[in-house]
Amino acid sequence: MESNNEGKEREAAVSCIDVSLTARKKTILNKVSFEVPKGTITGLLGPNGAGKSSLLRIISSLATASSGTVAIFGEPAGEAALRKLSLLPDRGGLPGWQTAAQWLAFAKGIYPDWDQVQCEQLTEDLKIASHTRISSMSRGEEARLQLLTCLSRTAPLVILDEPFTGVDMISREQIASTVVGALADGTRTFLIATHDIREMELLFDHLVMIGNGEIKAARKVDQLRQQGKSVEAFYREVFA
Ligand SMILES: Nc1ncnc2c1ncn2[C@@H]1O[C@H](COP(=O)(O)OP(=O)(O)OP(=O)(O)O)[C@@H](O)[C@H]1O
Repeated sequence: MESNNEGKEREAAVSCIDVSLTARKKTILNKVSFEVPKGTITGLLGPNGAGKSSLLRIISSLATASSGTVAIFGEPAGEAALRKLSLLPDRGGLPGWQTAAQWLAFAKGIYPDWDQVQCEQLTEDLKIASHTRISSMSRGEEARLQLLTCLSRTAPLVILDEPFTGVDMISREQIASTVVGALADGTRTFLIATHDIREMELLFDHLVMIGNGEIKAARKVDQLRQQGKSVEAFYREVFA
């Protein structure tokens, strides 16, 4: 019994084994294997077209791999695992005809793990204009609302696909440090695909590098720092 519990403690939040994806005869992911350790903020980094969004869609069960397996907290990905993860997709359509407040009231109704206190706090932190219609928001404002929706849930795994698209530089830094930092107390796991390495550098504690649909490297950030390397320097080393 005790050893089972110990096993659960060590369980990865996400585990991918030999995940491949082929679409229209093109190999998008080629035998991708990696783990996202529980309680970490893991960065999924790689150039445009590397396969990050495709991989996150498979992990989130929005797409099916051609072969390979994905486990979420030790259970096969799929419908049952959906309640354990909160996803911010790369191209998400929020209902443009609603105001932010109307959308958030709707989201509260559909997500059983909605945390209204957190939602109200984040509405303030992310400076969401509750009475603005979504269709009249700027790209950055809509991105903040999407982030708010995702982070107002208490799911133990948060998957963010390019959360800062369209968000200005100062706001990116503020959001990265205050919001994600405050929520990442080690009880939740974050898997974040982003090109904003500088803003996220201090938050990441684990990295997975993907290029051309293949895993190029996986490292603990502590390990890099001990070698005197920044995340940015390591990224250049892998991809330049
Ligand atoms: N349904 C599809 N059919 C064919 N090719 C696809 C399909 N979906 C994605 N691709 C291709 O797969 C590759 C990986 O795309 P993906 O969006 O996963 O990359 P990414 O790493 O998220 O890129 P970016 O950083 O630009 O967002 C790209 O070359 C893309 O054109």
